[in-house]
Order: sequence, then structure tokens, then C-alpha cells
Amino acid sequence: MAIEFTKYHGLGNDFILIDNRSSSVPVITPEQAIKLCDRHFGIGADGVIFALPGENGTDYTMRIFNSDGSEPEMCGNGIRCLGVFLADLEGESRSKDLYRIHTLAGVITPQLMADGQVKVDMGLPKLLAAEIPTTLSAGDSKVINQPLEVAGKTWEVTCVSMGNPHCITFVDDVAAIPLESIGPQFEHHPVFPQRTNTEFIQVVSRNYLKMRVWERGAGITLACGTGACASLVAGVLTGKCDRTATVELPGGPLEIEWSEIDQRVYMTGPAERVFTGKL
Ligand SMILES: N[C@H](CCC[C@H](N)C(=O)O)C(=O)O
Repeated sequence: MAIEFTKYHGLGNDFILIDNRSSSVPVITPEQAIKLCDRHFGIGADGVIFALPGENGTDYTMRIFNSDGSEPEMCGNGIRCLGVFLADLEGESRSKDLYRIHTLAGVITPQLMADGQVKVDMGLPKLLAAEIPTTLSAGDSKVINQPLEVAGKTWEVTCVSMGNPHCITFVDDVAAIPLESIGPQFEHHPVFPQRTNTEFIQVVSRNYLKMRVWERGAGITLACGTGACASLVAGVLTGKCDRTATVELPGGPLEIEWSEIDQRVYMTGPAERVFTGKL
């Protein structure tokens, strides 16, 4: 049975999207996802995202496999792509511009804006050691400015969860970071029992951050939406930036706000369709 897919990307963080709203379409296995994400022997992507029927009153459910086959709790660029994918699938019968999506990180709501951008309520960041899968500091102390030994150097890291774990460190020059070699050492460090995404942030101004990322289960990507959100929160917690900032990723900019009113994080950015194909 041929399975249709559509390729989307959010600032170059690219995904294979599959319409699993009907139970007659099988959800592919993690092993199949690894093959499909391969950039030489498959379609090529950072992950596979499934549009499934909603749960507990949500419109839809999102599941995602990273390109290594692991299943993360959430994906920021990916849920913007899912919002556009759903609007494309609904076509003429589309009746809304905001979707309530059930995810392993809770209910996340992408909203399609008039200018073509997608604004997402990414929910509340988790800041306490008890909420972030790390052994960096016991108890409920916030995981801020903790020393972490990686590659023979002591880094000062701040950990934030957006449903998925992020380890953030601030550096003078992100371009100088040897991401290929130290990324995996952060990802697989024993203090992160569920591994971690790792973001390196250069503070250009209090409203402009430059970011590079080594993603859990995907490696170097051109953008990471949950990582940009977690990094802004880490910047505010450590006094390095304001609560609204542009986060510049290799793939382009995201606008991130950590609301003073409801403490939720809002992310605004693009999502582009590339092509549709058949497996
Ligand atoms: N690799 C991430 C999932 C994808 C997150 C990233 N692509 C984003 O845009 O948030 C993880 O394992 O938590």
C-alpha cells in the first residue's frame, strides 16, 4: 500500500509529514523512519511527523520520530509545519486558523497568521530539576549556571524543558564552537538520563540572540524551535536578555516571547511546503 507524504521545513529544520487521521493508514515504525530520514538512501529529513486524530477534546494529535528513530515529546518547527499541513489537508473545508494539538508535552496550539507565519503557544517552560531529566542538581532548585565537564572543559549550563530537555550554554562566539565533536558529548552525558538537546547562545543584544544547536536524536540542525524557546527562557533566568527576542538560527530567525502575563512561551516563525510524494 502506497503511503503519501509531504515534505515541509521550518527554517531548514525539515520533516516528512504523514496524514494518519484515518486508522486505515499505518503509522510507520521507527526503523522505517530512520530509513526515510536518510539523506542519501531515503527522502532526507530531520524527522517524521504524524497527524493523528485528537485526544481529550483536541483537534489532532502529533507524534514525531527523530531521524535516529527516537520519539521526542515535542517539536517547535515541526508543529508549525503540522499546522500548515492540516490547513492544506482541510483545503476548502478548513474552518479555523488555530489548532489544538495533543502532544507528549501537553496541548500545543499553532495559529496560522494572515502574513503566512505560524504563531505557537508552546506552553509553560519547566525549570526545576525535578521537571527536567537531569541529575545536575538535586531537589527543586532551578538548574541555572551549573558547572558541567564536557570535552575537558567546565561549561556553565542552564537546563530548561519545553516538554523536551534542553541544555543551554552562553558563549562569546557561536561560530567557534566545534559542534560536531562536542555535541554528542553533551547529548550523551550521564547527567542527562533521557539525553538532551544542546544550544550554544551568543547574546548580541538583550533582544537578539544567535544560536547553534546539536539536537537529541538528530544532530546538527538548521533550527530548533523548542531550543529557541528554552534558550530565551535561560537568557531571562540568567539576566542576559529580555522576555521578547529574535533568536537567529543558521536557518533563519524566530520571534520568541516568554509572556509576563501567563508565563507561557510564544514562538512565531515560518513553515514551508516543499513537495508531496508516495512511499
Ligand atoms: N530533537 C528534539 C525534537 C525536535 C525538536 C526540534 N526540531 C524543534 O524544532 O523543537 C528532541 O529530541 O527533543
